[in-house]
Amino acid sequence: MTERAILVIDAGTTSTRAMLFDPDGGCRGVAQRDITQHYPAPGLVEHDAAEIWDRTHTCIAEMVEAAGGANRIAAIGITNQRETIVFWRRSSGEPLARAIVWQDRRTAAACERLREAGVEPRVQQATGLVLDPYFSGSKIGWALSNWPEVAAAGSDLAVGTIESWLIWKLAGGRHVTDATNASRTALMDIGTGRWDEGLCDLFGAPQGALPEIVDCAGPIATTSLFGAAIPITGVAGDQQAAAIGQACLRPGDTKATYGTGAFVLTCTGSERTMSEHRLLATVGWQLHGQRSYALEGSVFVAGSLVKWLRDQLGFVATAAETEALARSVADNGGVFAVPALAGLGAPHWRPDARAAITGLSFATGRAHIVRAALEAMAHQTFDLMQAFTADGARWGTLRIDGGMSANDWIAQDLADILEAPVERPAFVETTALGAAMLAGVGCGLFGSLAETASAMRGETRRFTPAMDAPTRGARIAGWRQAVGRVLD
Ligand SMILES: Nc1ncnc2c1ncn2[C@@H]1O[C@H](COP(=O)(O)OP(=O)(O)O)[C@@H](O)[C@H]1O
Ligand SMILES: O=P(O)(O)OC[C@H](O)CO
Repeated sequence: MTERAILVIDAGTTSTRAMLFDPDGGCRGVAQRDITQHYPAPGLVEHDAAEIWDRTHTCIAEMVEAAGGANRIAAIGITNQRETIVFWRRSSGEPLARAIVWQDRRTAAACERLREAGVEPRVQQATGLVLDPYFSGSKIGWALSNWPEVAAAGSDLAVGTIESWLIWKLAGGRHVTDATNASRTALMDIGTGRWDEGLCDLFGAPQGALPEIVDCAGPIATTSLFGAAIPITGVAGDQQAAAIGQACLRPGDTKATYGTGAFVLTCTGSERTMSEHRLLATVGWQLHGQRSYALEGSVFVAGSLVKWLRDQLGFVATAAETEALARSVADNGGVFAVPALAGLGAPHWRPDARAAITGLSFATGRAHIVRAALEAMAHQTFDLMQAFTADGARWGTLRIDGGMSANDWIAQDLADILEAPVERPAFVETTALGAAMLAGVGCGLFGSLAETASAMRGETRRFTPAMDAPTRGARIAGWRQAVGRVLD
């Protein structure tokens, strides 16, 4: 019989999964279900929290069976889409409203009013974040002001991000969040690791409805829903988990995950930094009450652009087809895509910005537009690299992962435009691997994150820069002009 497995729950934006890992990092099985995206109006994105729980539960049950029963599972690790916020009743454990998703822009005006009132420096100082509808705090305030069921719940109201909701359901009413997820709410002081009363008041988020903030590894909760008790011993937001899965454990280590959005994190160590260039300071992980920090650049549209080309425009039948199309033309034919379909994130932070495809002519074909869309990944990452460098966080090798990183053309284009080596692990599900690593530390299978990284991480492939300087220069100049138009 094989060793006991680690079960990982990866509750992402578009799908939820359960995966089984062996202690050597081998992935033994995956169960996956899609999550319905609700778009009630332009700029609004909602999820059904009951659906997230039901589908996650189904995936877990499948993997418990595949493992040979709950007693064949040593521990559970949870990782999740961050910032998305759930409202439920403590008494019944039922959602009170739809979950407001991280991509939702409904609080743009409220954030703008707070900026005009001059409170952004206060928010940034305490939370490391900027004032943007992306983060949970303003979404909580909005729900309390606009959804009567939520406001009327009073002391029966529980609020939490997705991992908090799942732990509540798994562990029969345990209301906790880990420090990485809490650091994305704009309500936690990342220096102290505690909820900040002033910020809760500022955003209209009732502190009594919030979960207890705990470490990312350790005896976090226990579930007894699958036949025998299984401890939940690792929890982190998906981007922090990916950084751990990529072994970004020392200051300067950097990863970029290309999924629905693109998220770059550089480990900055135990000293919290403040960005001077509109990047985010965030908690990388918290162990034994000690926090390690990261600098983050969040890009809202990455793989979702390819999905849009596929589903809305019908340009490709599959996401993978974009690679052959990009290779089928010598260059972008003067076309640039600025994928501000959900506003622009770091380093611009313009929720009002709208997307553009520039440089179209009668010579433009479908392949040029697809190529321009893929090139936008390197362009957006280049903007981030400049902001990180200006903040003193120089990237060495960029470690990439996420569904979109499977595209070799994108990986090479990143190396070319960044003029830096890009490394991709053979196993690109680093988010899940990072949660497995945390759970492995939390259940005592490993003594430290460094130890689990050497035990669980596999092979990598390297892409080195090969583009000539004039071509690269023209690409960067073309992008600057296109993004400038969108910002104007
Ligand atoms: N070969 C590919 N080339 C380009 N884009 C891809 C490719 N494979 C997947 N994608 C894009 O990557 C995204 C899926 O990545 P994934 O990491 O699963 O996303 P998430 O975790 O955010 O749901 C989709 O938006 C898809 O369009
Ligand atoms: O679901 P993903 O992988 O696109 O990640 C979403 C991020 O956590 C949002 O901050």
